[in-house]
Amino acid sequence: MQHRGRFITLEGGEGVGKSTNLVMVAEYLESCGFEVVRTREPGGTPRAEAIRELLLDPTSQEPLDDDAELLLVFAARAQHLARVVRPALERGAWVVCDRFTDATFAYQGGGRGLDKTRIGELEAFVQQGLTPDLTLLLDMPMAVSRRRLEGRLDRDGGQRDRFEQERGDFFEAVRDAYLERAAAAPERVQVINADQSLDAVRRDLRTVLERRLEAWA
Ligand SMILES: Nc1ncnc2c1ncn2[C@@H]1O[C@H](COP(=O)(O)OP(=O)(O)OP(=O)(O)O)[C@@H](O)[C@H]1O
Ligand SMILES: Cc1cn([C@H]2C[C@H](O)[C@@H](COP(=O)(O)O)O2)c(=O)[nH]c1=O
Repeated sequence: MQHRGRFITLEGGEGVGKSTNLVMVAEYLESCGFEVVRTREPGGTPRAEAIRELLLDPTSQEPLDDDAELLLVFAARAQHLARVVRPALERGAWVVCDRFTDATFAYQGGGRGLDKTRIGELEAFVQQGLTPDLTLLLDMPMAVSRRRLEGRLDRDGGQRDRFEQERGDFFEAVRDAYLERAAAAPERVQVINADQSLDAVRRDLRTVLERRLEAWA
């Protein structure tokens, strides 16, 4: 079904500033008069958040099989799309989502090395043609984003989740896969240099949003 709202996703590796900037993106769109639904993946509904717990839990002694991980990601996505994203878009709201299927291509495809054709098949099955209208990809060298993440973990006293415990080469592969996605869909995926001050990142995001709103008007 054709929807009336717009679907915007924020993407990037760990600690690049997605959550920080999602607030600004949502507030800017609200200031333009749109109803905005802020959400995230994996998660966004109680059951999808329960799947997120399974995916991120670093304490289980039982290793999670890579295919099981992929299917859990898409199970959470199916629930999130059915309960939150599609209803919002159909009533004309704008959905701003912290991560979506580009993350699956980056983490399960790039990081884990799973077959991207198979990921594309699951994408087609679960999404039935629904894709983001705009993706803001925050990109920066992995070493810098890791330092930011460590700063946040030190301040929050948080424990690294199952993905955050991965090694450097996993995150290099994630970044490469994200950039590959951007190169394949340059109109949808706008790459933002995240390795600059928060003010500069916000300025760049705002420029992209203003241009896109003009084009969609
Ligand atoms: N441009 C910036 N310059 C300096 N620090 C920043 C910048 N953007 C975000 N930060 C800080 O970096 C840390 C990580 O940011 P944030 O939590 O928004 O990243 P994230 O991409 O959502 O991380 P995750 O992938 O873990 O969800 C936070 O402490 C945040 O305050
Ligand atoms: C959507 C999605 C997410 N992931 C991973 C990426 C992150 O490490 C975690 C989510 O935590 P964050 O707070 O957003 O950083 O999940 C993934 O591997 N595949 C996906 O499709």
